[in-house]
Amino acid sequence: MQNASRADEQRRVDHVIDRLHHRLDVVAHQIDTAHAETRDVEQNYGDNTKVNITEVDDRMETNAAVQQQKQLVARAVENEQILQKEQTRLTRLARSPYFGRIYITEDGEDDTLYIGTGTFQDSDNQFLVYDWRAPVASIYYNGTLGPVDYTTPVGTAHATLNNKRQFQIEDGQIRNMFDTSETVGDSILQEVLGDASSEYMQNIVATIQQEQNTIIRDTSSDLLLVQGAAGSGKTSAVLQRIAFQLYHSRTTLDANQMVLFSPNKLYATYISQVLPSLGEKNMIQTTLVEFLARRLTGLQVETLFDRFERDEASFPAAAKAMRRLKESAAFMDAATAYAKHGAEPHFVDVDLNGETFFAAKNIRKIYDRLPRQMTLADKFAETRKRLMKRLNTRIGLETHQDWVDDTLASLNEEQVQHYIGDQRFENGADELRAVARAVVAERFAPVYTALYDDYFFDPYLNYLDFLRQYPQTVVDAATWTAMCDAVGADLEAHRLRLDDAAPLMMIRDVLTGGGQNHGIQSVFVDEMQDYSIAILKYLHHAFPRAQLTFLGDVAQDVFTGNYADSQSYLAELQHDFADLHPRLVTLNKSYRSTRPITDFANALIPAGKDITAFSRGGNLPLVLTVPRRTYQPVLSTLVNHLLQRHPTVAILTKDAATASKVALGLQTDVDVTLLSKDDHQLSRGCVVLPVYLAKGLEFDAVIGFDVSADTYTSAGDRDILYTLCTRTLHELVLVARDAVSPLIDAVPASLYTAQTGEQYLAATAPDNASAETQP
Ligand SMILES: Nc1ncnc2c1ncn2[C@@H]1O[C@H](COP(=O)(O)OP(=O)(O)OP(=O)(O)O)[C@@H](O)[C@H]1O
Repeated sequence: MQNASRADEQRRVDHVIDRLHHRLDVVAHQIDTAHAETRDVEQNYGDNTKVNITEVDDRMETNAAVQQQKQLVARAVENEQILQKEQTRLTRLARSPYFGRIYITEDGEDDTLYIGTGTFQDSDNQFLVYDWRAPVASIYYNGTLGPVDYTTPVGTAHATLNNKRQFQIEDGQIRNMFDTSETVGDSILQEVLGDASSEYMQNIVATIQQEQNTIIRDTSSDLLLVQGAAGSGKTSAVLQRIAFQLYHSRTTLDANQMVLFSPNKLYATYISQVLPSLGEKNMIQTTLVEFLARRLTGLQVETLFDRFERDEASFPAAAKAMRRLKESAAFMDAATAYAKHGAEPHFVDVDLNGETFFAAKNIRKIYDRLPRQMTLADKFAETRKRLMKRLNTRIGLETHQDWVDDTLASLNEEQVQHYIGDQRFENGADELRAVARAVVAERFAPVYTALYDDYFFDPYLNYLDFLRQYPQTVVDAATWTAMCDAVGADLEAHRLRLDDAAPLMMIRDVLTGGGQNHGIQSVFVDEMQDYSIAILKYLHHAFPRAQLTFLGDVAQDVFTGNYADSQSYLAELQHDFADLHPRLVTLNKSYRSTRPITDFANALIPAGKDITAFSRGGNLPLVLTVPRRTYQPVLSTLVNHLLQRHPTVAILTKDAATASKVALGLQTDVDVTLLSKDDHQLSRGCVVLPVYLAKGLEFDAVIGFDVSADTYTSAGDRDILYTLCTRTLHELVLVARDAVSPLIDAVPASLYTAQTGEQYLAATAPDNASAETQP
């Protein structure tokens, strides 16, 4: 089979598809049967819940029956869901059963293996397709022809790779096939990368590159750091890494034990189809804003976006110095040490209906009387336990009050059922007592919640104590005190600056022994450069058992370039997480944009000389200079022209205010969509958004507006501009008003075409033939 012709290969494809359809028929039948069963059980469940519930004995029987029926329904539904999942998987394979083939010799025997997005075995257990994550499949991604090793659960295996073949199979037909000695040949990659963008990211399993494969198949690192140039496939590799982990730890790991931190909601939707396209459930996705909002309920925590816009307006040197300090590992360590060794928790009154239920001074007495040798967390937990006990006693006493008798007398059967739930009782008196307790407990529920959620303690006051006593040397004492006062005032108004979040949560967690989730097995942080070391340290504390994968690009530090040194970020990260022995993988080949665009973008940043472009041709970027006030006709013409060639054109601005101004003024043939931080979904056509919301995303064509001398001025702006230029697949146009940014002036003129707006309009006028060659 190693020299099989295209016709032979097509025959094999047909055979595999035939077998897949056969299996699909069987599964369809099983689904029908399972569905009928589910309906029966549900029908039965419905009948059972209608049983008379007025007598206590009947009610007990009903409860037991309902529980049993509920379990039966759950089992039937689960069974049906498993079958439906298999049906989806087989249907996917039937369209394109595989993309690769390796012909190997192992232990003296020749074998030809086909590799696809999922395993498929014939009825006699012969593997017709191997899953791309199977140990032997790594040969396809890693090996050049000749001797190869691959890792199996029982050690390293050795084989000889004699031949490697790639396929593009669409709707059961081989469109393209060729042999390659490279890791994964360029021709198919060329074709895949030349396609138009989509609202959803695609999986890359057919064309994973060797260095990406390292990231995907790394299972041993406690902390994997991926530094990759824009468009180098970091996000892609990490999503396939998640699929890989799920496949290899099927019995011990579930997708809901994995968390991915995404830069924004648009991105979360954009990547949402990758894992389902590989037959896997999506992991939990969150953003930093959502994570902080859940952990700091009642506080409005500043977002990176808001902070960026505020910094753009004013960001004095002292504020920069204090932010750098608060975001450092040293500050987090100091916060931890303060909570562990010096702090006394600030207790506060617990109120019920405007009256004090537990007074702060009494809570403190309980706490202070506990043995000194107890840990802080244990003391806190014991205090809560004792308060809970007192609450229970108070509930018991309260049941004898008249208002409770009155309430009981007014309850109907349904309400009684609501209070007792699934409980069973020996006699009516017991049941009455239980209902009375439940009625009082409901009235006292706010106290229970306050104890449960630690609201008898005010971590903000502890944080302010910590801030005020911190022996800082970065600003003068008056400035530091003013900052502390401002933090206090903000907390009073239920607001918190982003750089205060991590140390505050750390102090709270250490004092209360809470905040840790031991169930999460893997945490992935995309766009790591947007996260301070302090926040990353906090994530490690919050998910203590999780394997960590941080990925990003220090050259795209849109949010931090104006106060922190991105060049030292990686070294600091490695130093501050040294106990996890981080493994750093660097990706320097960029796949997203055409070569001329990648070359232009690389010339903007110092590290650009190390980045290579995947060789895909295209137009040079166009830099247009237009008059300050009359830019709109040029911008509208540009959009219309680009849309004739591409499904999606994005106008990327530096801030949100410019984005909305531009969107309002555009005269285009299609609808223009202005995207903001609360949007979830990308749309086709023309979209306008600030560049910081475009992180991780890509578009067919990008217009950067406006890249003027007074907008992109400082060295910190360089990384924003780099991020902007690298969001496009096929075409890039930068529009400057009056004068071009010095950052672009510094790029060799041979790397772009420069025109004035007038020249552009003249060249693209309908009667001008040169319009064909311009965007
Ligand atoms: N091996 C590959 N095969 C096919 N396409 C690839 C491959 N690697 C990357 N790509 C494509 O390159 C583009 C960029 O990939 P991805 O978004 O994963 O990169 P990134 O490093 O996360 O980018 P950025 O940091 O700029 O957001 C995507 O369109 C992706 O599909």
